[in-house]
Formats: sequence, C-alpha cells, structure tokens
Amino acid sequence: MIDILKVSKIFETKSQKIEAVKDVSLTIDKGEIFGIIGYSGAGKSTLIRLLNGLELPTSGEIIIGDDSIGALSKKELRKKRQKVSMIFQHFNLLWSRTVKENIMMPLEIAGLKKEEREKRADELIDLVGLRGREHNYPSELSGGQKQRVGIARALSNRPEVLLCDEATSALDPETTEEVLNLLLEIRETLGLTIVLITHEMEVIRKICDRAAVMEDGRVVEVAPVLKLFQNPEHGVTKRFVRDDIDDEDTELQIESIKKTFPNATILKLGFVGTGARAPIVSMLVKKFDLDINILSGNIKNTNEESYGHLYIAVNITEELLYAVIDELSKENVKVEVAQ
Ligand SMILES: Nc1ncnc2c1ncn2[C@@H]1O[C@H](COP(=O)(O)OP(=O)(O)OP(=O)(O)O)[C@@H](O)[C@H]1O
Repeated sequence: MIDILKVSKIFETKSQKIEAVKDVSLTIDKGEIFGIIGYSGAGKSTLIRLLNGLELPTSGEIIIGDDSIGALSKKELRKKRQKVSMIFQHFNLLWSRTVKENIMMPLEIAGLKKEEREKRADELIDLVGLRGREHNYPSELSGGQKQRVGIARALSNRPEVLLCDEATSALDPETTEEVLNLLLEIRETLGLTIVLITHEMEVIRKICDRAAVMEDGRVVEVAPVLKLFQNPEHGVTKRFVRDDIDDEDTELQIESIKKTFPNATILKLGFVGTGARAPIVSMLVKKFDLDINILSGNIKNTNEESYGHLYIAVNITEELLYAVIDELSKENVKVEVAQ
C-alpha cells in the first residue's frame, strides 16, 4: 500500500542544513495501523508530511497505491490528498463553522452537490458518534468531540489512508482511549490504512499492529508491536518501553529487596498471550512447595495480545531453580534471574 524507498529530507536554512529524515525505507500494508514513535526532533512530523506531499523528499521515493507522490502534478497531488487525508493534534477546525459545515468543507472543495454533501456529512456524524452535536460550533465541544469532527472531516472523501499527526496528544487519558477506539473501529469498518506519529508508547501499544522507532532522522527499529514490547533491541525503544511499563520503580524495589533478603533469588517471569492469564504462582507454590514473595507485576494489553511480567523473590536451590525454569517454559513463561 505504502512504500517509502530510501527517503531523505534536508532542510536548508540560511545558516545550516538540517537532515530531518535520513535514508528511511518502510513498507506499510493495506489495512495496517502503523505507528511511528520518536522523541521530539526525531523527524516524525517531517516523515508523515512527506507521505501526503506536504513536503517533498530531497532524495528517494514514496509510492502510495499506484502513485509515486513526487511525480504527481499539483492538481494530481490535490486529488491524491483526498485519498491520503490527515488529522492533527490541534484539530485544525474552522471555528466560524458548525460541526456539520466543517465536515462538509472537503466535499465542497471536491465539488459535490449540496444534497450529496449533506447526506455524506450525516453518515459521518453517525459514524463518529456526534449525532445531536452537528449544529454546534467547535468552541462548544470537548477535545475528544473536536477530534471526532477532525476524523469525520478527514474521512469525508473516502480516503484509503489516514495520517494521524499526534492526534491524541492534546487529550486526557480517557478521551485518548475513546479516540483510539474510534480509530480501531473505522479501520475495521472502512478497511483504512492508518499511519500515526506519536511520542507516547501507550498509543502504539493500544492500537498499532507494527511500529517504527525513529531517532535523529533514522528509523532505528521496526517490528510488530508485541515484539517491540517483549524484546526491544535499540536503546531508544528500550527507553520508550520502560517508560510505558514504569520499570524504574521495580529496579529500585529489587535493590531494596536484595538488601532485606540477601539469600533470595529474584526472578522475572515474562508472559505473553494465554500465559498472562494462567495461575502460575499457585502452580509454583503447590508443585515445588516454595515460599514466594511477590515484588511487583504488570500486565498490559496490545490490540491483539496481553503480555506482562511478574517479579518474585524465592529461597531456592540451584537444582530446584532449573526445575522451576523448565516447568515454567512448558507454560510459555520466560524466566530471567535478576542480578
Ligand atoms: N521547515 C523546516 N525547516 C527547517 N528545519 C526543519 C523544518 N521542519 C523540521 N525541521 C527540523 O527537522 C528536524 C526534525 O523535525 P520534526 O518536526 O520532523 O521532528 P518530530 O520528531 O516530529 O519532533 P516533534 O515531536 O517535536 O514535532 C528538527 O531538527 C527540526 O528542527
């Protein structure tokens, strides 16, 4: 669906050249929700703006569907943007127009007749859950409702790709969850391909199928989301995952537990999928007659699977430890001995 081929973007200012995107290659499949995460200045906005031709690459090529974005004329590009639409962090609504008028704007530009515009806007108002609000002005809406208008407006011309530029960064956690669920729903019902940029690993975890991690203009890691969380390889990915799981507290706890129970062995049990719901601790207690001290635990959900970990402290001989590791591996639980 989307092929980004060796794309670089250099901004030349009077005093310097800034290479905002460096030699990025990615393929995004039809129907996929693909996340791009990075800290501020990593190049995410530039990369997403390259996808709808708001910026043109200095080198490389971007192909969406059958079109090479750089090869399109201005007119063709305007037409293509109807199929590759975008939502924004600050919604970019027209404040002097009502919800319905905002949603009809792109249809007016596309030249649809008034009745067709009205009909389509009505469908979209229902789709994004804004029935009853269609005659309100943006200033009368909550942040989540404003983003629903943004989404409806972006969907008005039946796009194939929806680009989301930090679409939930201005929203509180509960509203973020609602908007993310709406994006999941419209991917299901409309079969859209969604590309989103964010600096929040939680957004990646909740709705993306795969994600790319960017640092200093480069993509440093690309993987299915579960893999990124379970086995992050690059330092930046590890930082994002740790921030999401909040492991720093655990590290501190481990230090203090080691002092309190100098003879205890501290184990980190990692679960995925059904393992995340199995009664592992009671099995260990019954089968190996162990005294188990639970230190901390964390189970998170991605859009497909649960995964998580549990830190426990046990007094255990080396021989028994191997038997425990063996037993847990049968349950698909990964064991690490914390040092
Ligand atoms: N139009 C521009 N002219 C000059 N430099 C730019 C321009 N746009 C972006 N940059 C620079 O390119 C680099 C990448 O910026 P970009 O906005 O793409 O990063 P980002 O990951 O989206 O960051 P943020 O999350 O803060 O928006 C930065 O150093 C930025 O200053």
